[in-house]
Amino acid sequence: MIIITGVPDYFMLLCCGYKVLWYKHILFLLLRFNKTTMAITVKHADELTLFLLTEAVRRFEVEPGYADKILQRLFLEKKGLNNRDRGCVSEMFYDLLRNKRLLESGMNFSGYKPIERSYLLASAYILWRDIQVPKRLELPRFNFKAYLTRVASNAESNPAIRFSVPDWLFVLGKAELGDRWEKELDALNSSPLQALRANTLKTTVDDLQQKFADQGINCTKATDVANGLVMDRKGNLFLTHEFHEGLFEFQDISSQRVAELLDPKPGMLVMDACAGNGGKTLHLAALMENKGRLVAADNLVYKLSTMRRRAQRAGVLNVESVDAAIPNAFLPFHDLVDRLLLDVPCTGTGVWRRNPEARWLMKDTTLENLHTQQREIIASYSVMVKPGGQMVYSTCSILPSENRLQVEAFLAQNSNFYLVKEIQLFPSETEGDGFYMALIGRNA
Ligand SMILES: C[S@@+](CC[C@H](N)C(=O)[O-])C[C@H]1O[C@@H](n2cnc3c(N)ncnc32)[C@H](O)[C@@H]1O
Repeated sequence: MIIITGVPDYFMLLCCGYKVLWYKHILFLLLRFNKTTMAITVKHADELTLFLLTEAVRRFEVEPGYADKILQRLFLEKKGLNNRDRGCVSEMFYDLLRNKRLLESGMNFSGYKPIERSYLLASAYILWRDIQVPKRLELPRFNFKAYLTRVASNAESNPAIRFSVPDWLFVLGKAELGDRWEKELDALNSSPLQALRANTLKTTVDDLQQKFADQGINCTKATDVANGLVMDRKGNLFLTHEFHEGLFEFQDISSQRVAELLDPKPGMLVMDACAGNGGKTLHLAALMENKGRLVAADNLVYKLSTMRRRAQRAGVLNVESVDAAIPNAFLPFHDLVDRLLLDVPCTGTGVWRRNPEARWLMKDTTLENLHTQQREIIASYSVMVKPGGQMVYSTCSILPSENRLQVEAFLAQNSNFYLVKEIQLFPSETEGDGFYMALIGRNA
């Protein structure tokens, strides 16, 4: 049933002449540009933010990809946006992606062009969330009450629609987690907290909290980790002096527990074998107080460049990088590493709050490929742990097949290793992301 009965003039303007509209907005934005660093919880949207939301949705539909990259490119192209607009569009886009299937379930898009579909979806989202728009802004005229009834009834009859995930993924999670799956999906569909880690190479968590408080930015000390702060409200802290000086890193609270569990000491030889952009590498360096040798490896060297840039800002002096794709790159480290971190590639099911698009990017073959990668990584890198040394295997997944079952399989085949401690953090039970980490020791 087609429920849209009209397409407003503004929509035609979006399709045909949005550049004109855009230049008008640039002028408008230049006039009201301000330096506010804290963002908002969206209650109001205007022409510009609805236009940007529509465009972000369109780009995602045309070429599904990472939400942050889509927004980054969009914001780069549409110069002159202020933090409030960026924050507002980001929040709406992420929230829409979290509820995409549910929102679409009440609509019939047949006969509409991609840009029209995106506009309709963005408008339905605005109405569904009861976000206020200026009276002058015409949203599509459709029977919203009937739409909501359809959405509610679809949600009631199909939990995969209710939690906005593909059917196959709902079935997979149910098989792995049983009744817990729905509870976790519910938690994963909420908005994440903004957390950071005070960089103890340059400051203390108390000093950083005070510096923020002096600027009217309020945050609370995290309870489960030593140096975490949870912001009272989301904001663009990239613009702060403290960020430029490397006094903190954006890092989820659960993620901060990984390096703490590995517990590297100053002077040790420590390896972060799947370092990526270095989120946990920098934490390891801070725990090592810049003393000892820290080796960061990844098979994608561009990520290591980002890691090095971040390390410089954070005042990390003891990190060296290794291209994991080079054959025999790790031979010199066999049996020598005191502490090894294996933060392996995974489905990221624990971080769907932060990356809501992941559920739409996964394929039914993804999990199987990841299992193989995880098995190979743990088997090939564990040989570097020295006798008496320790390693942490971690994922940001909540699926046992990527976590406990991988560790059990490894231990069953390697009697010289033993499980010291295992932590599974579920999104429904923590203030941070869903994470798994196992501390594994090698016999002396
Ligand atoms: C979960 S991410 C790591 C995130 C990172 N530790 C952080 O905290 O930001 C997994 C990383 O493993 C890398 N990777 C995949 N296979 C690898 C391999 N065989 N050796 C080393 N790194 C690998 C991927 O490129 C990816 O950057």
